[in-house]
Amino acid sequence: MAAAAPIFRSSFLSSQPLSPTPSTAPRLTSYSPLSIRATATSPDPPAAAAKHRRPSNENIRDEARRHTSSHNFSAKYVPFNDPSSTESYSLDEIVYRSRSGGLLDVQHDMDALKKFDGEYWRSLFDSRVGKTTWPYGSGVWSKKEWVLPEIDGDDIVSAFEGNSNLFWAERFGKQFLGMKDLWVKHCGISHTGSFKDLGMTVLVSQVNRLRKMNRPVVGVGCASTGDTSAALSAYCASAGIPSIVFLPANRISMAQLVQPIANGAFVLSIDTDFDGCMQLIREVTAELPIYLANSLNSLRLEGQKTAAIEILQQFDWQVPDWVIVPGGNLGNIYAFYKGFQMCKELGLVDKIPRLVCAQAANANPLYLHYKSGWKDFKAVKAGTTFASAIQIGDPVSIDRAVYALKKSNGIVEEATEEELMDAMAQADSTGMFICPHTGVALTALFKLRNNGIIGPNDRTVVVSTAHGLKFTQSKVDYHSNEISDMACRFANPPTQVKADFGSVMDVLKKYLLSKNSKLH
Ligand SMILES: Cc1ncc(COP(=O)(O)O)c(C=O)c1O
Ligand SMILES: N[C@@H](CCOP(=O)(O)O)C(=O)O
Repeated sequence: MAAAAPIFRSSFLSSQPLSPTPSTAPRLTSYSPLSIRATATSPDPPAAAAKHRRPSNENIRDEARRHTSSHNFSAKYVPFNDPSSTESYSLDEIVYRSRSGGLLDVQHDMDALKKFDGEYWRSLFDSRVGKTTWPYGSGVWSKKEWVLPEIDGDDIVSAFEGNSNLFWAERFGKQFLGMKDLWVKHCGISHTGSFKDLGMTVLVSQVNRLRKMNRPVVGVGCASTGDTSAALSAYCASAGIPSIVFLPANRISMAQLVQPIANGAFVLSIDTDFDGCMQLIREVTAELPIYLANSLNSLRLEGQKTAAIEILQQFDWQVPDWVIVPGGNLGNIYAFYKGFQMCKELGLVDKIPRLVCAQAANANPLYLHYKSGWKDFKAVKAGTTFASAIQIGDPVSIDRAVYALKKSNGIVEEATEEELMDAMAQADSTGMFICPHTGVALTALFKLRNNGIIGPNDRTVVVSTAHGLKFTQSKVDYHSNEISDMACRFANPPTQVKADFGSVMDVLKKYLLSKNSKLH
């Protein structure tokens, strides 16, 4: 055992401020590097702690280089959900599909990871939260051994993404749903304002490595409804790698459009929908040395799965009952499943939550498939939806999503335009500022609460996938009552008032009276 164990050098560990305190010290086993850590990191007096500060002529990457660790963890591409297959590829190969044309999955050497018990992994991950140590200050790279174990820290491109807020939606839960334990995992509070950063740091880091290995990658490209393109262009710009984005013309928000433009991407605005752009980028990346950055590329999901691990970590490794995720191209629902399942398999938790995937009714191929009892899948022509980032009719990860939902006893729900916009307005009225996709997820929650499937005391997490500030036009339309065939029940339009004291007093008194009938 001892020979196979990873060796985190004691000098590195002693530079890590978070050592296990006696009360929380993990179980020490003969093979565990924590036995080194426990000795090497016993509380230092302040003067000794200062001794470990990095020299002023060194940056955090240099510092990490001095502290490299050796281990036996590895990962490779294998055909998705085909345990009998012997086909596999190194992550350093440029491959997106299996020989039969199916999806790929990143498979970790679970036997190597299992040499360490759940307590070890929990303590290791917990010890890295909130630090500025390269690259572990990132919520994604704090789980590096489970993400891209073999990449050199030098090749990593990171904005210290992840570690996103998981907050208690107290008033919304109580007022609208009669729930006590409702939480929102706000993946939109992130570098480029969506969960895509989690996957993109991994993909662009691997591209950085490939380019250093002189692999033929001139640029990185994606089709996008606005968030993947924002993340891709930001991470590529940070690494000095050209990025190319295919956007469906007039179908993404202005805030999303300006992101890749500002980051110097080559932006193609194409007169088709997302599915058309996706088809084109697949054809183009088969011909040109452009690396494909959509979630068809399973590397992305390795980063995105860390949001699930983070949820467990934030609940101190207690498992919520439900996790609700809005779905479009359907990579994320599988990423969540994979993160939860790895935590179970490696002994960090003993079960996984039930997953709910929520779709816009105007772009609902997964919902229709679910309702048909998972009979043959049919792509749809996606209609316009305020949840524009999930306006997708032919999701590339349909097989992954079905797998995740079946394995998690999951449910698929849908939201009409009116439902999702009302849910968004209701959430905003309790102090949130969510995106319409999160409105789709909240609609699913309303429906599952109303039919009693989700109980009042069920611990439930709604995944908020993007920042509301990217989608202000939809809120402006709603609150201006400017949406045809929509009652906009929760609209809160501004009151026009003349610039004189009397008029202002009149409207204010009327308002205050409506809020407090005791004021006469
Ligand atoms: C804001 C937002 N929410 C949800 C999704 C859906 O994620 P997925 O495509 O992985 O299903 C996307 C992208 O598709 C998105 O940009
Ligand atoms: N919402 C996505 C759609 C593409 O999804 P991906 O995860 O396959 O890149 C976007 O923002 O482009």
